[in-house]
Amino acid sequence: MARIPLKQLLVDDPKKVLVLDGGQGTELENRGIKVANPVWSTIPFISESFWSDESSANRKIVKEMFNDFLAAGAEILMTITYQTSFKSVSENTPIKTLAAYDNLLTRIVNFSRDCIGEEKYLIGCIGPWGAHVCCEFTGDYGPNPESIDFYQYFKPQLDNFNKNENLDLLGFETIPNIHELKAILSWDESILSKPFYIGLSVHEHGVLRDGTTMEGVAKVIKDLGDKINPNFLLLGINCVSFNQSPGILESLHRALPNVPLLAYPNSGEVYDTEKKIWLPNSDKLNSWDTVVKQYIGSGARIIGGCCRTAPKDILEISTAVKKYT
Ligand code: MET
Ligand SMILES: [Zn+2]
Repeated sequence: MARIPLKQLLVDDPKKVLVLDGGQGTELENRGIKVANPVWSTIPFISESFWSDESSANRKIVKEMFNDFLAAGAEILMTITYQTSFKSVSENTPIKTLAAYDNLLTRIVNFSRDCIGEEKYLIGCIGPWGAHVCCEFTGDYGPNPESIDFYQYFKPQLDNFNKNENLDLLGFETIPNIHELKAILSWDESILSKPFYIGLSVHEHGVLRDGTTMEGVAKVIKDLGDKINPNFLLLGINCVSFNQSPGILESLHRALPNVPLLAYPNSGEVYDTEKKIWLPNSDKLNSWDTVVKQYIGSGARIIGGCCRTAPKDILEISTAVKKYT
């Protein structure tokens, strides 16, 4: 394998900060793919023509998106599998069996590896339980979140991703609820046998979407002590407010000074839920340059963008990463 294992890279090269890619779902939308459906950005991969027809328009769009993120300086990129849980796929597409689902995931991962080449790192992207019921930005997991069987929900995706050598890291993204965080962190190496990270969905006031403070998040990790899965590599925040994100990451760093962090906020635009459009953020307080500088000061080892960030954002991020490392 051309790549140094990520776990080793983080230890051997303590100053290294990896540039992540940007918001793939929204970027596919920018490029003309209609993603408004229950499996969101998974949609291009569901049609058989994506796989059988090398000249399919969607296939070209996905390839070009990866190329543009690479050209902008991304060193670690994600599979487009945020809303690709077995539950979401089997309830909303013609793919109904575990075998067909397994085939879908393997095809997506291997295609993504082909797009990015052997030198770059590939993350198997896993959206939260809340993504299939659209509550990753409220954290409202109903009256009994402690009784949700998170393991059952994630298992088919994990079983596939654990086995695929093309993936370097698994990424649980936009986790808004403390019970889900606890569940993921309770799984040992037999369930999570690859390095993984957890990206938290954090309110702009600096608490997890369900109201848990960053100290409360830190306590879960501290309480696990050395019982924690050794594959747990990084904790961080994603799809959070651009303006508030440096302060939020700093509070996570204060609570967990020895945990490597990652940050990939959204673009700073604001989603108007009534008009269903993104509005420019007129009080954009920061530039990527200042945000990245602060992230690095707070222990970030992977930095990129989430929803509505495009290759031009990744270029600004990679320029700033070079400047500050
Ligand atoms: N990695 C995902 C994407 O951009 C993150 C979505 S956050 C709602 O496709
Ligand atoms: Zn996002």
